[in-house]
Amino acid sequence: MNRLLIVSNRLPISISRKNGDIHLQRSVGGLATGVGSFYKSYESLWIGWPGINVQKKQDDERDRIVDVLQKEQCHPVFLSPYDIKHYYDGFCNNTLWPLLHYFNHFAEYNPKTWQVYQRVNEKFCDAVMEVVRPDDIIWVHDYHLMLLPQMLRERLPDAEIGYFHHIPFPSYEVFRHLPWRKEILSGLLGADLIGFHTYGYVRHFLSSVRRLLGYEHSFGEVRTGTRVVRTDLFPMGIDYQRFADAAGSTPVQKEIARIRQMYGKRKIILSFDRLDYTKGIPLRLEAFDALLEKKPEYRGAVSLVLVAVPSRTGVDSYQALKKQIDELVGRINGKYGTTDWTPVSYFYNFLPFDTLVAFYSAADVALVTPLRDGMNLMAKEYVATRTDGTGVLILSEMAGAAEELGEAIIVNPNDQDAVIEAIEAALAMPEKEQIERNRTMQKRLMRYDIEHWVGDFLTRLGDARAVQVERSEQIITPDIREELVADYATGEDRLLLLDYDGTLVPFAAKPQKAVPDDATRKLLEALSRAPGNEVVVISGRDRYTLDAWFGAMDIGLIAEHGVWIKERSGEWRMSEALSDEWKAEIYPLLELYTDRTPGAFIEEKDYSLVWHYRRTEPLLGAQRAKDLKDDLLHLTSNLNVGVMEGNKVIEIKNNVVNKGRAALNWVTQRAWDFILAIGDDRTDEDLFEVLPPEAYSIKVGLAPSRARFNLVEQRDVLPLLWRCIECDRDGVTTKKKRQGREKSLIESVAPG
Ligand SMILES: O=P(O)(O)OC[C@H]1O[C@H](O[C@H]2O[C@H](CO)[C@@H](O)[C@H](O)[C@H]2O)[C@H](O)[C@@H](O)[C@@H]1O
Ligand SMILES: O=c1ccn([C@@H]2O[C@H](COP(=O)(O)OP(=O)(O)O)[C@@H](O)[C@H]2O)c(=O)[nH]1
Repeated sequence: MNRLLIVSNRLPISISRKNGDIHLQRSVGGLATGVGSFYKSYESLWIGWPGINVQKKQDDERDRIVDVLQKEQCHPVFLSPYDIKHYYDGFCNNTLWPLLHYFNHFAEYNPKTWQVYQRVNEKFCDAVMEVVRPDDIIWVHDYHLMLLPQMLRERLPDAEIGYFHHIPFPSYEVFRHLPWRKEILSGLLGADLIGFHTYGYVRHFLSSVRRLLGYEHSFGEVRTGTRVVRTDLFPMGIDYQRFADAAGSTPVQKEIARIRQMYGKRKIILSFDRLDYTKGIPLRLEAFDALLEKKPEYRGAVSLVLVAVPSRTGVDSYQALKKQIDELVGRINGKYGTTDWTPVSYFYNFLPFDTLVAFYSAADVALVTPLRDGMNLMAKEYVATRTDGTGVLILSEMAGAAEELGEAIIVNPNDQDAVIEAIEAALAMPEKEQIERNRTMQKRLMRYDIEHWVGDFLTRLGDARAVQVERSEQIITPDIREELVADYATGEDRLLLLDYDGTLVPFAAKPQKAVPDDATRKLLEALSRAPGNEVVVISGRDRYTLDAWFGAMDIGLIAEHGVWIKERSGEWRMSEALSDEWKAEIYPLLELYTDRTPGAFIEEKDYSLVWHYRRTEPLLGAQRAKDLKDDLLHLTSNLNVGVMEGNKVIEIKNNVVNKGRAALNWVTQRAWDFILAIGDDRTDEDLFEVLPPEAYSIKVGLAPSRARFNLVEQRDVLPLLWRCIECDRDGVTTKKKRQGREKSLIESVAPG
């Protein structure tokens, strides 16, 4: 495998100063511990913040840190106190973190922190550029770096870039609060693959992309117009064996014995998290308080071991939470505590690995009730350490982990009665049942462990890149473009079949707004005047509109997707004898759908009806279009009409006509020595199908097509056609053309 570059805000190793020397320690948090447990088994380099402030002037110290970290396969990004204040404490943890965890009332929208967030993302981008080698796989992690994938894409267009989002992605209704929501989404779409912990987060992300950026998706694949980006769920696993093995090790066993001795026969309920308002610690304490209040028999019989790990202490809301927890613990202990029993044993500390495993192993019950949590690895770690199968996990349904750990007691953390009931059920659960539940979860966690998770993500990332490459193989390269232009210039009988909407002009919210601008008119005039050219605009528009726009030009026209044909200086004629009687039967159904779908409208043409939904709420429009199609299929089963899906339209028209059949009227006229057809949607596929194999057929956009080539965007169409015109006028090509003609003349008269 190629080298892996991992990029995250925090390195798995944090640096601090101790007695004037540099001290290394493992970082806290699921990302650092989870990803941190595997990266050294790969040829990899981890780029991130080492957790220490080193002044720019302190070059020596910086160099020392770089050296020390290099041995750990890490590369530092130094952040100043200003960056930490506005980027980390500010935009990351005072805007994105609360908003994405549905704490939108905590979220601050400050243009200054947003500015610093952008700048720090650029700093990370520069750091990657310093070390990146060709063929490196780049894996960006988490909400601190949501702009980075696109920044990297701009500098490394062909790189394999993945992004994993470790925290929830909320519903569009929440995400839309963010003033910079579009920038954030566009930043992520620079990746080839975007991973989330749960299907819910994937759905929410896709829905925001569709609503805010207007990009459609199918089967988790987003088409941005220029790229295809895959999304998928990858529930993060843990280093299962490490936890299971540690539980049986001598130092941990000693530690377990010490803890058990401290609590005697009392049952231990473990509450263990980073001190974060998303973890629901105060509600948990209140539930414990209520349990002791309502059921005095538990007093003296259970102890709540509350471990809160210091986190983001520079952010006000975290400081306020610390105070609240201190007070709550004091209140409960004051209320029920006795000389030989403290209801809540409170530790405000980071625990080293062995102590952490000992606490998991010693606890009879783990009470994990976050209000929102991307995954929650600690719930999984608790289950992994229970090697004898005993122990009960109470898990909040709001944690990503709940989707995989269904055998735990699942609770709504806001429902105090349910939490109390869960605690009672856990304390009373027979050992046999505990073992059954844990064994099932253990099997699952053992299978999809951290190694599997990484392997799975990287394999899918490779696939996503391959799709990207495959789709871009048909994109017109500069060489093909020049070949096309040269063939145009040497051609004497040239047929140009050009679709209108989405090809010659971009889409507008209202179809009547998409009128041809000056540039399009000038181009069509220039093309139509060039000797040897036959230009045909092929459109789904009605003939009156096309006449108004192009009637005065010396070009052919096809209207209503092939119903009407007008040759140069000719009159409109129908391509086939058609009936429009069916319209009366279908119109009421379209009206019904229009009334129920704000923003939708009906367009009536001579021999077709179109239901437009571009201006509707995207999900509603797509759903209604699907339902309408089903209804139409029933209604039209004995009418000679077909239902066709275009770009945000459902079109009902006579079955016999299409753009391809109409275009044959020109294609078969003579032996053209150059044919060019350009179109962007489903209806143009019929056109591409009737062309001879040597014709240049071009699809605008990256969707799969029968066309030979793709142009990435609509705005690439006009420059390509202008280039043809210019080269035709240009002496060099004209000379080539003359030489070509002379050569064929010589060949035709030469004997033999
Ligand atoms: O780096 P910090 O600001 O100290 O915060 C610690 C980490 O917290 C978050 O962890 C998340 O990732 C876990 C693994 O995927 C997941 O289980 C948990 O639910 C998340 O909250 C954060 O996403 C990390 O970036 C932080 O490093
Ligand atoms: O004192 C501590 C507390 C936590 N952790 C680790 O920090 C991670 C916390 O991850 P989780 O997904 O549960 O939540 P996060 O803190 O990332 O939101 C887990 O792997 C723990 O093993 C640790 O090593 N020592």
